[in-house]
Amino acid sequence: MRSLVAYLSYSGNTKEVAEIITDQLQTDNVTVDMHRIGIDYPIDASEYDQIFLGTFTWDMGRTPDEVKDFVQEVGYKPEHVAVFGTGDTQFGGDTLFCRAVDKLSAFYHSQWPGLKIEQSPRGSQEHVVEKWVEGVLHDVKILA
Ligand SMILES: Cc1cc2nc3c(=O)[nH]c(=O)nc-3n(C[C@H](O)[C@H](O)[C@H](O)COP(=O)(O)O)c2cc1C
Repeated sequence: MRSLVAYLSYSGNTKEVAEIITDQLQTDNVTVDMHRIGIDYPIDASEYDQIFLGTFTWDMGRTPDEVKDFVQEVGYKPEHVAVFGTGDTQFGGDTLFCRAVDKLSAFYHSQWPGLKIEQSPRGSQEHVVEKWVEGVLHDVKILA
């Protein structure tokens, strides 16, 4: 199985989640490519069995432009997209918290609940990321 972990991160929180996801996939013998949105060369989504897409949320619940560009670059809606992200409840409370995750999950008709992490996952939230990845992998293996 080959997975892509594509993410956008300015201050490092979403990158940390992407790294935890990548480590976990590798532990499970999944071949993983990491893709820094807006930095790395465009990818061919059809080469992947599973795509993990990560973003932060900003500007009153908005999805960053770089992520929108990535979505356009991919050019179609791959079947197995799981969305993760970081946010901060201080910016608008629960309503706006990680809204970009909800929007992308809906756009891709994702079969998994989006993973939402409050700022940095390091410390108390690492196990939440790991459990989420386990759930996604379990389903992907059944579907494969
Ligand atoms: C100007 C600004 C607006 C933000 N707006 C939101 C928001 O609407 N919802 C949210 O959940 N987080 C919001 N955040 C918090 C970021 O999403 C959060 O800090 C995130 O972890 C940053 O990700 P990064 O470290 O990967 O860049 C905002 C942060 C900034 C600086």
